[in-house]
Amino acid sequence: MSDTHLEEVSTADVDNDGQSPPDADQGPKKGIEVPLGPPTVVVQRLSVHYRVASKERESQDATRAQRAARRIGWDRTVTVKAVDDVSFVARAGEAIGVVGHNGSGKSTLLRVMAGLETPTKGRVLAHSTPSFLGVNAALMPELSGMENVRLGLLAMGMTPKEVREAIPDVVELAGIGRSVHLPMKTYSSGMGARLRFAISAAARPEILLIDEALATGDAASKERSEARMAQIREQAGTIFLVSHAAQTIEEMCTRAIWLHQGEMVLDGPAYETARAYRWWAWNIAKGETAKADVLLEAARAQLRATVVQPEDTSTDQHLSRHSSRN
Ligand SMILES: Nc1ncnc2c1ncn2[C@@H]1O[C@H](COP(=O)(O)OP(=O)(O)OP(=O)(O)O)[C@@H](O)[C@H]1O
Repeated sequence: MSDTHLEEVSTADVDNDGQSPPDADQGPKKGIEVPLGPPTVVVQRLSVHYRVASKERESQDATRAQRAARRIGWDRTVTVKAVDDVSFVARAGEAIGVVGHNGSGKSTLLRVMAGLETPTKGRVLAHSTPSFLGVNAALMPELSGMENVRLGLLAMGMTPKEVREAIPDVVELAGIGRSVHLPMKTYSSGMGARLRFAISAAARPEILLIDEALATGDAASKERSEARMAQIREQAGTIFLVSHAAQTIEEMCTRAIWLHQGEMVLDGPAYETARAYRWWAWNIAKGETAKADVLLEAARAQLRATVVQPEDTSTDQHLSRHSSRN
């Protein structure tokens, strides 16, 4: 990315996914800096492609065979490249944000890293099993928040004694007050998300994957979540955080990866990457597609200039194959 672009980015500020106009410049921010430890996750040339039936009408140049197949009821299939040839190395002490427009592959990347999905190509090596906190984490809507906390902690392998000791901390981190005694089905999505984050963070996993849980919440709960994330990183953990809110990534992460239609277009310091993404998203929202294309290409060029292929690192002997397809 050129210097000119960086200057432009630092003077423009947009809310979340580029849906609001830029605010005034708030001056340069530094982002979070931490000493880095050894690799905890290595993602090598990872692709997840889905074959899906499409009801879309054939184009003019559909072959006769395609038209005939359609007449006898066979649907046309298309390939969706949810994640396409993505590689990176994550280290202890990093909090890595994953940004990108709807459908850019963020959740799919996390699901594969969690071992919930098998990649079409490539592999994920991890030092220990990542703990996945998704928006749809299986909590029981009929049970109260507190009952879900107990079940969730037990399900993560804690003993009943550990659960009892952890509960006050989880409840405080969730920051939902007395609502913790109400059924979860009565919670707002933000309350549910914060409870899930609190449960998952209580296990103090070495690798924590968080999907869209922290974008909501008031200033106090955001601060508590940030403090907990810092704690996990200090204990030599690695966090991945998917969020549409680029600002959340800037505030909570050390590094960010920008995915676009399954492709990794930028990987760098959280502040710069999230800013670059926000600037692109703002142009998309304004219909400035030519400008957005230039920004996307600039990001790709910067990635090409800085990328270190995971194959180049000789540091993964201590990692086990977590998810793979060669
Ligand atoms: N099981 C599936 N079968 C077919 N296509 C899928 C499946 N899961 C995801 N996709 C497609 O893969 C692409 C990436 O989806 P994914 O949910 O990873 O994106 P995302 O960046 O997390 O999106 P969002 O920000 O909207 O949550 C999308 O085009 C989506 O439609």
